Amino acid sequence: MNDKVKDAVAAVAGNRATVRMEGARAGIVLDATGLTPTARDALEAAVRDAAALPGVDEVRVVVTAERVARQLVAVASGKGGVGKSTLAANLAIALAKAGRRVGLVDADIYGPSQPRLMQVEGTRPTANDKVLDPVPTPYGVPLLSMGQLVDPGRALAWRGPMAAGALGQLVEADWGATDTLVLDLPPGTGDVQLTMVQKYKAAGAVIVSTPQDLALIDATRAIDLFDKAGVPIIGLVENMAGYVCPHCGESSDPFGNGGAEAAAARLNIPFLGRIPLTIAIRTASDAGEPPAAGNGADAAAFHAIAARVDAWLKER
Ligand SMILES: Nc1ncnc2c1ncn2[C@@H]1O[C@H](COP(=O)(O)OP(=O)(O)OP(=O)(O)O)[C@@H](O)[C@H]1O
Repeated sequence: MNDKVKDAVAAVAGNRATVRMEGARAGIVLDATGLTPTARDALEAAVRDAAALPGVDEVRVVVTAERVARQLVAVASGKGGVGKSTLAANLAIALAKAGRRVGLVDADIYGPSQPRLMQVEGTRPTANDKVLDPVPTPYGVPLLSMGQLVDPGRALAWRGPMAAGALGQLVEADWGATDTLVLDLPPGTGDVQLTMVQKYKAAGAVIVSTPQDLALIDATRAIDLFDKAGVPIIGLVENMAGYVCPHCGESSDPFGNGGAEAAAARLNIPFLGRIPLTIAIRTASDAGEPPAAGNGADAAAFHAIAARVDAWLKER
């Protein structure tokens, strides 16, 4: 009897279940770590059914779950248009390829672009007891975006507490087994960013900047914001660094060269790497095919940055 019940339960729950028989009573401990509430309920029901073999009078199931230790990585920039969302999407995908269970939160209330970047434009998340279910994407990184909650153009009108409340729903959604949450913050260093950073205690922040001086001054302000909130800076990424000609492959530096790396050294923060300015990155992004998901020439730059972020997170 003992073995029959064990086999039947193992057939539906694998090594998540431990069975103990006491006479005709089956006591089952079920490890639901990382499952969504729906999956957990379904598994519990399946285990009950499986154990209820002839000769078993009673089935008791105790469901346990370890808390998933989740690290939140904020991606920020001092001003808009520097490629923060592009970096966040590709970083999330590259971290997932490196073996992490990654989710992506698009908190950019001014221009939520992740649904397009991650090829899930027009999707809406479902909710369970008011807790949102992240939307799967073709890249193995589930997503929740402000753009999925409000109509295009409306997001801009959200300010202060209203935005903070809505953003909270995204971070506190049912992220299940996700161990790494990449947070694409709104550009700049205003109230909304400060609230997010303080409330959700990111493990660290990645700052994105272009090589221009002005962008770097803005980036310095973003670094200050995290410093004041006690969030460590993982490092600085230089985006649009050098233009790579699609015809001859030659690289030129319309905005100068090495500015971000020098600034990182001056500010005493790690330099995580540079992403070139290429037409391929823009067209792939617009088409919802982030370069990091493929093996093209630009993928390597994103993977190198992700490897540094991954190493930094592991050391914490
Ligand atoms: N390295 C790059 N090479 C070419 N185009 C890029 C690169 N990085 C970003 N872009 C393009 O620049 C534009 C702005 O990028 P993105 O939306 O990622 O910036 P952002 O900083 O998130 O802007 P926002 O302030 O709107 O949130 C997009 O069209 C994107 O495809």
